[in-house]
Amino acid sequence: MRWGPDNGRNKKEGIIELYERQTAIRSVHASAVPRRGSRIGGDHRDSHLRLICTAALRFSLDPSPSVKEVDVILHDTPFEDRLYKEEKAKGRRDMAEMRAFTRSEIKKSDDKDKVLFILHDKVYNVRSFLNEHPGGEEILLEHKGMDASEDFDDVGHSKDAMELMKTYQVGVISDSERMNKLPKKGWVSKYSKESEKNVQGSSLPFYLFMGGIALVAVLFFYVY
Ligand code: HEM
Repeated sequence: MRWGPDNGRNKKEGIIELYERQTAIRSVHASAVPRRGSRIGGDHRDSHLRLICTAALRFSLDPSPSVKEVDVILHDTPFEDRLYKEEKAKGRRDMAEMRAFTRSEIKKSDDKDKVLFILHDKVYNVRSFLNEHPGGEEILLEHKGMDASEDFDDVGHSKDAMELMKTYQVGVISDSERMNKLPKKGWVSKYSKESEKNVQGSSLPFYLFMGGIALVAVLFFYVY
């Protein structure tokens, strides 16, 4: 069954369910990253959360959605906007708002359905990502309840990884406990440095070849 805005389902129930089934929801969303240029209003964080909502609703109706179907829903932005406004008007929690946690809350959290840690004043629940993490699940579990910023920086993560991280963010650290430390340099740029290196590496033979031609041309000019 394909879920869409016109099939007569009660969409509001789906939205409420979002908060109760965050883990499942986020796993659906993981492969359905918003696309550049899609018509989603609001700031990035805002729209990101709304996309998660829609994917969640789909998930609750059918336990095996295909990513393609979720994609269709993601692009149905006017409907999403309407839903979002309805929820807001009812005084429900703003879906774009991130919950504020204290550091000790994260440390003490013994909820088996959550694997929470802190990265640069943001709180992540990677429970549904454990099996998918390219660096392995162990390292994520080892950092449960901790501030993993330093280790995370030391490893270095690509741009894609950082885009993916947004999917698992469930909150922020409360104002008074924030470190306000920017991610280490290189954390963001590692990926681009690597691609720069690749580009430079691949163009070197070309420049040598062009230099050779120029040299031959100069010699030719002087000899004849
Ligand atoms: C939401 C949080 C996280 C996400 C989405 C994430 C995602 C990823 C991704 C996509 C990769 C593949 C390489 C890349 O594209 O950069 C990766 C590798 C890795 N990650 Fe994470 N990661 C997260 C948190 C962490 C944390 C907290 C640690 C702890 C230090 C960690 C340690 C590693 C390691 C060791 C690798 C393997 C690096 C390698 O083989 O070169 N990750 N992660």
